[in-house]
Amino acid sequence: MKLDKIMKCLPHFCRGVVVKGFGRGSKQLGIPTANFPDSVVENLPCDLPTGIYYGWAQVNSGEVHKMVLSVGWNPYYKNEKKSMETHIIHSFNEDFYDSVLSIIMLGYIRGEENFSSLDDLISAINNDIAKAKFELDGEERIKYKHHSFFSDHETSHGKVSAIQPLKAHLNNDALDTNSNL
Ligand SMILES: Cc1cc2nc3c(=O)[nH]c(=O)nc-3n(C[C@H](O)[C@H](O)[C@H](O)COP(=O)(O)O)c2cc1C
Ligand SMILES: Nc1ncnc2c1ncn2[C@@H]1O[C@H](COP(=O)(O)OP(=O)(O)O)[C@@H](O)[C@H]1O
Ligand SMILES: [Mg+2]
Repeated sequence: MKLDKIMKCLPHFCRGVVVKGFGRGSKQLGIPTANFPDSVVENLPCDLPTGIYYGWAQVNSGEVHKMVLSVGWNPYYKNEKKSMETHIIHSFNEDFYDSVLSIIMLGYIRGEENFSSLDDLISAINNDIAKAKFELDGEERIKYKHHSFFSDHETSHGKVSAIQPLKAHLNNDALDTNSNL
């Protein structure tokens, strides 16, 4: 079953430099997404289904914010390359391309869909944001906001899942990693 498969892969910790995408997020949707490079996409657990996830995100060593993440081919735009794009639920004063984005994926919301209009896509994303905000207030999810992954960018302890460009790792210390779905 799909949800069982997802539960085995979460939480997933990853880190990478923010790269340019197609420039649609802000301009067409009004919802910017910080795109990860291919190296991070390729380091996703191979059987993690595409879809919309939620969790926590941090730019460089800044504050940790709630986030929603789209993983896949964006069927509405028919992308040819799989992407991983994070919308951080926070207003930033400026863009942060080339910064290091660290995320912890904690839960799954839905699969990627095609939509008959841009407005329908935007409404779906806004529902995802509302769902993420709610779920991340749960006691078990809040713990991850304070995870050492966000304060310890240089050293890895635990199972290393990706090393691009900094170390991304799974750290099971002190947290029940299977308690989220
Ligand atoms: C929470 C969230 C949900 C999304 N859901 C879908 C979806 O169901 N179908 C889809 O085609 N794209 C979806 N997208 C991806 C948008 O189409 C994408 O963010 C947009 O194309 C921006 O791409 P860009 O970063 O290359 O500019 C979603 C994005 C986010 C942040
Ligand atoms: N709340 C936010 N979440 C994600 N990215 C943001 C946010 N605020 C500003 N940005 C900036 O907007 C960029 C993403 O905008 P987007 O239109 O999706 O462009 P691109 O197609 O290049 O990814 C990010 O790389 C980041 O620099
Ligand atoms: Mg983007």
